[in-house]
Amino acid sequence: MGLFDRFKKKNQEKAEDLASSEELAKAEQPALISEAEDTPALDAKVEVEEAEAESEADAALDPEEKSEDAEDKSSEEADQQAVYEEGLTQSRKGFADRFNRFLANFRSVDEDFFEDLEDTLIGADLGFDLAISISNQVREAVKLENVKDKEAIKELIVRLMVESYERQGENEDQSMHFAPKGQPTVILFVGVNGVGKTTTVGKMAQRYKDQGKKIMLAAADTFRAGAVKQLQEWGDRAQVPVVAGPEKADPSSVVYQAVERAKDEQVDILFVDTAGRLQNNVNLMQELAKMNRVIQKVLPEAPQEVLLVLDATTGQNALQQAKLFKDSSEVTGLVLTKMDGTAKGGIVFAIRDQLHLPVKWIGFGEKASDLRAFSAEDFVYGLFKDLVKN
Ligand SMILES: Nc1nc2c(ncn2[C@@H]2O[C@H](COP(=O)(O)OP(=O)(O)OP(=O)(O)O)[C@@H](O)[C@H]2O)c(=O)[nH]1
Repeated sequence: MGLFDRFKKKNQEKAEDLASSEELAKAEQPALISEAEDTPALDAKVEVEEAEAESEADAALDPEEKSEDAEDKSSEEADQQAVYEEGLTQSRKGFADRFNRFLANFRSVDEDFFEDLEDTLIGADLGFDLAISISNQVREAVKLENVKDKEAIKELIVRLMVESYERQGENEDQSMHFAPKGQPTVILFVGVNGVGKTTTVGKMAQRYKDQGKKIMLAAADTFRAGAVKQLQEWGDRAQVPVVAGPEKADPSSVVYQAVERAKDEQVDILFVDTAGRLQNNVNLMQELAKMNRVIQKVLPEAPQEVLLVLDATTGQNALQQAKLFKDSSEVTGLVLTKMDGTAKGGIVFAIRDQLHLPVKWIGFGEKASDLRAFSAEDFVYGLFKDLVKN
């Protein structure tokens, strides 16, 4: 089943769950009011209670079906979905407002319609190329499928966006890569200043520490005075060591020390926070290349990941930064931060369309638990759940 069909199915299931819990609440309410009398409403409540008791008894009789593992997994999934839904609130509203405004003017599918559609998609941060491509596909589909009413048009546009996302990432590897057991994995974080590198290093350190890994951090952002201190605070919080040099030290020398130490102390993962001056700064790219050489002197197979951190609130500008970094360093994946602070979730589609790099992580806030592995399903659901009717 494709991503869009899975989204539709989930949307439908959620709507049914909501309807049945509303029905249950309705059945309970009149019963409470007329508790003293032996009314049909009370009977309804008793029936519901009996049904609940029965299903509880069933569950107790069938322990295999309700194993603890399955419960843990489903509560983890529910938690993850809730974080996505909450973190995408602004983007979801932004998309819905934009689409509703666009469709409010809808009379017929004519040239004005396509112009408005393109503006709407560009406004949602899908980027020019993808907006035109979706608009052309809508043109074809409208002809072929004879789509006329507003709801069907809305659904068609969402379907085309989701399908284009899926198509672009056919061979994409979203998983994290690690060194063979017994050797440290090195993960380098790159990106311009202020995008959230240090914060992401801190969050990820906490996450892998909680999974029982031995973690070390390297403060190679020696450019900004506060960056080392900020990383040390995350290190203290997660109780993991931070390797730092003196102020304005050569970042590569800090990295060298850290890699040697990580190897000696049999660390599982070394996270390296780097400085992010302007993207057109040739020195920055040279510095990243130097760091790579220094790491490979000690660990020839490292770094296993070079994660480019992008700030979702900067929209198309993030895309331009990503192109520059991609051209001059071996980026293996993206971290999209501050997704909670944008009303234009379309940047994820633009990145997929233009870069062919996997988004591996997504940040929904400043707390350690706000960083999540990227899930296309949870993302699509969080973004479009209110837009497509069942
Ligand atoms: N709302 C929100 N804020 C975030 C997120 N990630 C990071 N931030 C905030 O963004 C600001 C910049 O984050 P940093 O981690 O310092 O950015 P940096 O890339 O290391 O910056 P430099 O050290 O200057 O290169 C901080 O105030 C963070 O708390 C996120 O997912 N959501």
